[in-house]
Amino acid sequence: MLPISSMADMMTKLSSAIGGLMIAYAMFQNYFPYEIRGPIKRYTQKFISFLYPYIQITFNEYHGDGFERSKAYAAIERYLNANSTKQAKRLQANVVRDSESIVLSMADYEEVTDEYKGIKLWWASSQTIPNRQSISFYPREDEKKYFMLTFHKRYRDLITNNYLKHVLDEGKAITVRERRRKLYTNNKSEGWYGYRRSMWSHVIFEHPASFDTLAMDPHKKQEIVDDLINFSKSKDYYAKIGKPWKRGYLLYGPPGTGKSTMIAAMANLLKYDVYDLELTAVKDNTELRKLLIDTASKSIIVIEDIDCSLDLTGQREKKKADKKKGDENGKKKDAENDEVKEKLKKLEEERTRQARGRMDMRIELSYCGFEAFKFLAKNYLGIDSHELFETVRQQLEETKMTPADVAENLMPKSGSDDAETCLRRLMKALEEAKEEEMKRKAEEEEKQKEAEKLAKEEEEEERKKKEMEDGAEKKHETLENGVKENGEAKKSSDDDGKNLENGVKENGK
Ligand SMILES: Nc1ncnc2c1ncn2[C@@H]1O[C@H](COP(=O)(O)OP(=O)(O)OP(=O)(O)O)[C@@H](O)[C@H]1O
Ligand SMILES: [Mg+2]
Repeated sequence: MLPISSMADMMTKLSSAIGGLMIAYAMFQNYFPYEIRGPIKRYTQKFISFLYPYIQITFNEYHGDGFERSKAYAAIERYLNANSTKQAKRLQANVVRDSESIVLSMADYEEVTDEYKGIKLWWASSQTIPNRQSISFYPREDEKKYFMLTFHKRYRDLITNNYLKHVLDEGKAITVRERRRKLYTNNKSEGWYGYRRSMWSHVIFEHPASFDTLAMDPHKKQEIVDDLINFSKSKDYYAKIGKPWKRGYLLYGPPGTGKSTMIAAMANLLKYDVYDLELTAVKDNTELRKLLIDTASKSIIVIEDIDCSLDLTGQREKKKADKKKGDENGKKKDAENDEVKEKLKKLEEERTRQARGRMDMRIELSYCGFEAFKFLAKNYLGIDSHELFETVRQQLEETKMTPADVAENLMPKSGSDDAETCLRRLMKALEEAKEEEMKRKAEEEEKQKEAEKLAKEEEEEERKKKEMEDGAEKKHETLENGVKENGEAKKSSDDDGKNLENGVKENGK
């Protein structure tokens, strides 16, 4: 096949020749009898298409008056960039907005070839420069870029039906694959307005976690992976049944058992962005709604520790309330605070209740069980079974150890470590963990006993104190009575005084 440039060359020559032919035909047809005009026309068409047996399709960067860049153009750009830039000699660097990375694409007027099922095709990039002399507001009006695809008309159906779809799909897939994903965290609402306003801040999300390295029961894992993939592909289905395209997963389990790791693995599997929603920074449901609306599609929204954030908000409000208390002493204010606190608590509870209620799948991540252990043994030591497995199984039943710790102990520490050495190390660690646990339990029991003893002693003391106080009160009462009696006695002596006074008066008289 000829390269496009020499082909184009040939075409120009040919078209002038064809032009000549057409004129000749137009002149001649008047002289031909009517019956043979049809066949002549047909043969001329055949002759022309024989000389130019190619079809050209143009893909404009912007279609019509649209301000939006054509998705097809973008996909083709990515496709050609991945498949054909090696051939192109002149490349152009573009910073793609959503990926924050540089993408090389073929420069204008470059051409590359592609092959599809043994068929050769030509792609050329070009642009039309308008000849009108006006100043345009939109720069793209001035340069209308486009890709042109040329292929033999014999493959018309295959190209239009299959190849183009293949290019667009592939291009989109590359876009998703190469997109650098982001980890967002919500800002406090004070930062939502004014200059540099944004509800979410982001960093580039780079987490190596994958389902391949996540230790858990392989069946459970497969179930989750299938569920995720099924969900990611069912956008149309959700639209059909009129449900919003979303799915809730509740991950729960003790610390360090892989909840965060699983979220990262999910994001990596689906190539989604992650929004880490800090509930404590959210004032009310309206704010929450605004935040959620401001998230992009194809993302994972993480609400961490829904129980904890409930507590935290409670604490935060308490702190605030305490502070306020200091500022303005007054029982009324305190009552108001309590009311606000109560309202906030209700709101928070409502939110967590909603979140919980909308979960489609509950996933428990827990301490390492035998299945997760087997997975790690296969991953780290390359073994499916071992005579020590049974002991490990029993130990794991008795001892709580996170998958991460099991992995740490199972990992060969030097080249000479064989499977048995590693398994024995794990068993020793499990043994130690069990002893530790028992010691901790014993200590706890001791503490508990100590506390109980202390409580009893305190109670006893309290009782004694009360008794003594009671005794003292009684004494006091009698004493008081005594005092009263004395008072009466005093009163009578006062009377005496009066009498005396009177007496004096009398005397004075
Ligand atoms: N099931 C697991 N498989 C592989 N690695 C794990 C697993 N669980 C935990 N880890 C490792 O342990 C570390 C802690 O795990 P992670 O942060 O995911 O725990 P978490 O459940 O989110 O804990 P927390 O409740 O404290 O947030 C990570 O570095 C992770 O690699
Ligand atoms: Mg975590």
